[in-house]
Amino acid sequence: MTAAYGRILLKLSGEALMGDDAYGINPAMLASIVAEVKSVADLGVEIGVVIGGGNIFRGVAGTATGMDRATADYMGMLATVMNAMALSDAMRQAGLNGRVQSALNIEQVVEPYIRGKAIRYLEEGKIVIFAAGTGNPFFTTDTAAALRGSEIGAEIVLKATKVDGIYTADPKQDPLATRFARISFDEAIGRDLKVLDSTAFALCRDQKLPINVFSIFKPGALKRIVMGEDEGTLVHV
Ligand SMILES: Nc1ncnc2c1ncn2[C@@H]1O[C@H](COP(=O)(O)OP(=O)(O)O)[C@@H](O)[C@H]1O
Ligand SMILES: O=c1ccn([C@@H]2O[C@H](COP(=O)(O)OP(=O)(O)O)[C@@H](O)[C@H]2O)c(=O)[nH]1
Repeated sequence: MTAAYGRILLKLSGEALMGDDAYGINPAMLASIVAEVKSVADLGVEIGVVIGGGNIFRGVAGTATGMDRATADYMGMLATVMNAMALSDAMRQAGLNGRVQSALNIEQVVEPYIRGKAIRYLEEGKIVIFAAGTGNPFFTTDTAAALRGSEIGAEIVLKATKVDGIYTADPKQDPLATRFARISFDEAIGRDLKVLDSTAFALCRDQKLPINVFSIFKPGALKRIVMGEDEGTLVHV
């Protein structure tokens, strides 16, 4: 079995880590995500991961209480560092070699993001977890996934989320929404489909970096995409 991609960037939503809990990190969910990642790592695919923070803190939620947006966003970025550390530890327990690199310097805790070093780790078969998003407020971890994916020369960005693809409308709001198997960047941006933010879409489009949106709750979905099978929604140039 050979994989369709040699190097991928996996975006894991923070909320995926909650499982059925109301917030935080659910250990069983974390272990099942790591098992999915391992099934792909075992194929020899090089994996970069960008992890979200929405299970702990979301910048926009902070501003609802009157907090300054940039301050709230920095808190959101710190939340992603906690998730990254939990993920890397769960990888260690599963026998995988994970390395966390943070876009914000917290040297006593995790390594800083250094592109060349990240690429070296990938070549060595280590899984690099990119924490703290882009390091800038007013961005999201989806945009961080597009950015890091471009920087490391990933062949595809895989967005693992709560829905099993991109729909004509938010399927959580509209039960009649139908799923696209494939959609072009121009159409996804033109229809203002909210599953990814527009900055992330635009960056991937400019870099000709395809995106596949799939459900993190569907066992085997990640591996199927990596094997080149039809799963979720492929956003193409
Ligand atoms: N057109 C659409 N197709 C699919 N999902 C959509 C769409 N519009 C909005 N969504 C919503 O987007 C959510 C995923 O985006 P987001 O909340 O940013 O996830 P994540 O936390 O995984 O980054 C889905 O749970 C879904 O409810
Ligand atoms: O480059 C970034 C990435 C993230 N964030 C902040 O971190 C929070 C958590 O990230 P995100 O919402 O993307 O996580 P997810 O939806 O994947 O759980 C965001 O709400 C932002 O407040 C940010 O300011 N800049």
